Amino acid sequence: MVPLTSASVDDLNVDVLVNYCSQHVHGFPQAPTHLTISQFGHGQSNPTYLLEASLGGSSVKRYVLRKKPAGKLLQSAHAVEREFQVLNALGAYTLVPVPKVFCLCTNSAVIGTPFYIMEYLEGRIFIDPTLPGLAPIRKRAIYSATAKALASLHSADVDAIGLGKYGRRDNYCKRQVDRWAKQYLASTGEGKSPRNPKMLELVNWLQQHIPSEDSASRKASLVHGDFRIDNLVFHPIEDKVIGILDWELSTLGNQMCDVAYSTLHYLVDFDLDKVHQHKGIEATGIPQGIPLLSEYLADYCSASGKPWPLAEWKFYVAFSLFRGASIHAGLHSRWIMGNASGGKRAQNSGLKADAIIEAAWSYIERKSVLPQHPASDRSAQGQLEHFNAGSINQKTSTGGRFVPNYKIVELRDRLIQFMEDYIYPMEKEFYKLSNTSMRWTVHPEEEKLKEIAKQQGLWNLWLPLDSASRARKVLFDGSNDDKVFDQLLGAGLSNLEYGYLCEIMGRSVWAPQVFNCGAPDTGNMEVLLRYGNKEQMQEWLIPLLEGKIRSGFAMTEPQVASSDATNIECSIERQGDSYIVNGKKWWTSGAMDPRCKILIVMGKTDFNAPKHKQQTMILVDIRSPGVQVIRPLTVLGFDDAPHGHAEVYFENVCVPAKNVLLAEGGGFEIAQGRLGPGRLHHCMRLIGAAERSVELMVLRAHQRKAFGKFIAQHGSFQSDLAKCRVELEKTRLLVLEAADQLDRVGNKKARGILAMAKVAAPNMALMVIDMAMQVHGAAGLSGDTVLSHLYATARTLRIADGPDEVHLGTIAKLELQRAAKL
Ligand SMILES: Cc1cc2nc3c(=O)[nH]c(=O)nc-3n(C[C@H](O)[C@H](O)[C@H](O)COP(=O)(O)OP(=O)(O)OC[C@H]3O[C@@H](n4cnc5c(N)ncnc54)[C@H](O)[C@@H]3O)c2cc1C
Repeated sequence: MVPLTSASVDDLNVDVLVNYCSQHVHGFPQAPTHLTISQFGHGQSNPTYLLEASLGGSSVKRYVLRKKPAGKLLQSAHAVEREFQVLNALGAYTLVPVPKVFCLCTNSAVIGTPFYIMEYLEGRIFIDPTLPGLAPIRKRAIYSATAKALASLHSADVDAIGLGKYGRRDNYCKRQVDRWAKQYLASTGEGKSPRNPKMLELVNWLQQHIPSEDSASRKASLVHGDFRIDNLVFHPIEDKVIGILDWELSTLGNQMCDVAYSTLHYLVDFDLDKVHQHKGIEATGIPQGIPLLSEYLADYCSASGKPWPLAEWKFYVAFSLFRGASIHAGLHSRWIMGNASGGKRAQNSGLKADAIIEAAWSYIERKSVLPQHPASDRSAQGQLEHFNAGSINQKTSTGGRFVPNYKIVELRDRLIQFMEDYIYPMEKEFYKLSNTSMRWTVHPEEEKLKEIAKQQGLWNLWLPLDSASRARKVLFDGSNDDKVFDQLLGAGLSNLEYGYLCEIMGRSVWAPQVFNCGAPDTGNMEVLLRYGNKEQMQEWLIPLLEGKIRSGFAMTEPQVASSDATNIECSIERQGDSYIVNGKKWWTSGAMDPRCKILIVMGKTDFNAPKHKQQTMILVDIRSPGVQVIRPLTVLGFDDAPHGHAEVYFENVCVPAKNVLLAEGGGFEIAQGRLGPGRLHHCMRLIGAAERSVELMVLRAHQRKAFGKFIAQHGSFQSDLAKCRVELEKTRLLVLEAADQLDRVGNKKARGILAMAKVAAPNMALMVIDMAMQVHGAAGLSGDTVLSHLYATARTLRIADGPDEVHLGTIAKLELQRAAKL
């Protein structure tokens, strides 16, 4: 008799089993001295055992036995015969990673139920999908390998490998919805798990939204049915899948259900031990290294060659959640009736079922669930290359000089999603209000969007790390652990890092302020961060960082050429504890906004001091007596309500002396500090505006026919489009280079490249937007597209923040200086 050293096995006759294995399992020891049998603990509905047969000494052979549970079973459930069939076919004829199967025993006399024996895979199984303990690079690789493994099993040609009749192919979702709905009804109600009416509504919604492709049997193929990371065995060292396990629910059908099911942990936490935590990693925070759901999906689509499931994805996720809820309700009922296989933890599955139903509805109610297209530059491969290049904080990699790091890619994806969910759908509404008599009021939705942006961590992203640490130092002597304040201080990004994000915001004129990243507020906050004292920060910076108030910057004057700030005539005269401000300003952007509370005014405190020491900046409360907002100005007809560009007069405005920034005569110094990053932000946004224009241009060219063919087919269009792309890419590189230099060598040394970017970006954007308008014909000049507004904004930037000529002058001066040194 073979000694059995460990087993939780009720009905295994070990000697019979050993005898059977010796005959049917290739390589099984003929006369083992010991057999250790231990049951795997993690979630098998078909009991699964590790068999360790020793031959004496240290030699041990390992196998896995999987059997039906004992007792009376539902007819279609626990079909180990089907598991064996699919594993056998995949193992023999495909490269899909599955454990090798040795034998199927349908004779219940051997160990009491049918069973099969397969290879034991030496490797890693990750129970927790957040992959604790792994480095970000490894996490990324594990998810990438998961997507590839799923794609590989989906590519199996079932007809060629003998699985053509493994299940019905058509109407998979329809049948599954009916099946799990019946199951839910059967397992809920009086004396069972409570029935949730929202589940019945969910069934209804699903029945009405079954994708049309579901009825096409030719598209159906192998479906795993329970594809999750914890059903995969990974190589002990390498990040690749060596075995896909647990095929109990496999059949033929609609494969997108597998894909959606494998992403559910992004939305729901299924862990029955976490009684009050139901939120998935999208809400609780995606650990560094783990891709966004859309990235994982993009990896899958790219590996499987499947189209991006933009239109149907919501259904597949909702369906998978519904199925999960039904399974959990069943588990709960079995617990109530005293026969749950999950033990005591199953008592929590009723709560989980309700949480999953909630999650399904909130997913259904999302405006959009995927980006329009899978971004190929966000693919796992690209990111892995980047990780492999070294530290994930490095800005460059072998993939190219300007490749955003993972943190930025993740933030950028969130921003893109936000733009698609909230900004583009609201643009028309914002324009509508700005064309009514209520134009100088704020659209209530804008404030709501600001709150959402804050919650999503997309707030004050412009704020550079060094400025944030100065604020902490000044306000809290560097010892702050105020979490709320910390959340206001952005994401600790460099100018270069912000560049990738600011570009996305520039795609809509309405976007920047929603993220508290709009001009002139960012420049004004930067002034307060760099030059403000504690009191000034507390009074003005904090509400600005919170987005509760807005601000203006009043330098330009109608009567003098303000591109040369030494011309400024506004006087700031000291009288006791106050200053008296007198002057006329115009183009004070933001001053029309009802939320605007503070103006940074540039004027002269000493008309006799050296040329660049005469100017001072002072904080003026816009509500001070003597401040008169005269009128809004328009840019090519756009007044940018409710933000506006105002003409503002200051007549004997009395301002407390403590409102001076830095010191008397410090105005020029501050202006230089303020303008570097701010100018670059404009450039970054212009890249985004140009990108959007190209998109619109291409869309239009594909929709409209002239002289017998689509505009896109005309050679002149193609040539113009190509020129736009060339200019766009050149300019983006220049802007990124300028941002990088600003980070590395500072404002002063980077002034040449900053000037180049400031000249190049608006001119490029104007050329591209102009081309997009041309392709749209008359519509391009109308208010029916965003192009005319983007154009007006881009045109502004050949003048605002310094006209082209001034920047060209700077570039030429530096060039001549360089030449002189040669
Ligand atoms: C939409 C918009 C928003 C603005 N927002 C603000 C704001 O919030 N706060 C604020 O203070 N200002 C703002 N401005 C004003 C802007 O900064 C000024 O218009 C700009 O500095 C130029 O000053 P100016 O208009 O007085 O032009 P001028 O100084 O009169 O210059 C006119 C032209 O002279 C030529 N020129 C100037 N210098 C040179 C040179 N060195 N070499 C050769 N030619 C030269 C250029 O062609 C230039 O365009 C805004 C402007 C616009 C259009």
